[in-house]
Amino acid sequence: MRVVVALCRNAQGEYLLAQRAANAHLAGTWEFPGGKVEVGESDADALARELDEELGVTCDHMEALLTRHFDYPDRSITLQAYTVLLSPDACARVIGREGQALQWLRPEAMASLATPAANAPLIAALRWPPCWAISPEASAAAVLDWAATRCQAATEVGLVLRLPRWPLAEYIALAQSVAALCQRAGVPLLLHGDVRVCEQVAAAGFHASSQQAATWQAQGLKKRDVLPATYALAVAAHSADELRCAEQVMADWAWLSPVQATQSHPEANGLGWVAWAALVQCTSLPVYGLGGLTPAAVHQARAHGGVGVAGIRGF
Ligand SMILES: Nc1nc2c([nH]c(=O)n2[C@@H]2O[C@H](COP(=O)(O)OP(=O)(O)OP(=O)(O)O)[C@@H](O)[C@H]2O)c(=O)[nH]1
Repeated sequence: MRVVVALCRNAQGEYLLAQRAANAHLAGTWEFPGGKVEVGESDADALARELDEELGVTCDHMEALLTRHFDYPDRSITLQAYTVLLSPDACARVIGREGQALQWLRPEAMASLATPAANAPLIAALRWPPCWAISPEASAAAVLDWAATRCQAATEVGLVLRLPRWPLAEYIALAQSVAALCQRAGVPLLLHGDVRVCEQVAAAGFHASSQQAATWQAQGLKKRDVLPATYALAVAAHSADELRCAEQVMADWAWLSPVQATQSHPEANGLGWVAWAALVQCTSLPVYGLGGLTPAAVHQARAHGGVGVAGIRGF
């Protein structure tokens, strides 16, 4: 079943959510407006029809965001999300024409609502940048320069401070400086390495290795047991088992690699986008592609069920 949904944005950066009817599939959850594409309909026709039926608005401009296949116990859907910018006039005219409750919400506030499981990657794509730049292994001055350059760039990017060979105290000192730069620029920063760094540095989240996640899973630990409450958890995965592990520790998303062979791991063959997309289907988590990619691959990742891409070189 093909389903199109509109991520309707207002001038305040909030998105429109509607509550599903009490007798519907996923009753009571807060969904994006939209519905099934009928036979013979294009996505644009279906979305225009649904927006008119459900909200009483027309949509002038829609942009494909991402496609994700998702298996519910009783049905499989291919969810195609479009971003739709609504004018202040259109926002004022929006009404729940089917009696559904509506609310405008920023993406970061959506975590506290019951939402359809298939929507997690969509919400992640609204909340987090499409590209994550992972730090090169370099001197402190060079890493600071790397961070400052990316904080000044106009592109939407998040930073991952990955310096596996650095002693803890030195990593913390540098991370504090990078976090200050990121905070001023509104750029999210993920820490890496020893999870104790999260107690000392104000960052957006933590990037865990697949081994760290496996250790937590074996100990029955979840994200809430290992990270401060405000931290996001991103877990590296290379297989369906590791994706399951990321889900069990309650990661916010997974990095799935390698999409292509890379300079840093020349021994590992790339999965290629088709095999990568098949693995993405094994999980309900949002997934970023990693390995031999550049920021230009965001569209490919999003066409294959991903949220975006990450990498060292080229980001
Ligand atoms: N509209 C909508 N449907 C979603 C979202 N996320 C999600 O998993 N779905 C699922 O996609 C499927 C199609 O949605 P729908 O029931 O709204 O479609 P529709 O309006 O054409 O249905 P109807 O005419 O049978 O009421 C449902 O199984 C629904 O649970 C979402 O954000 N918005």
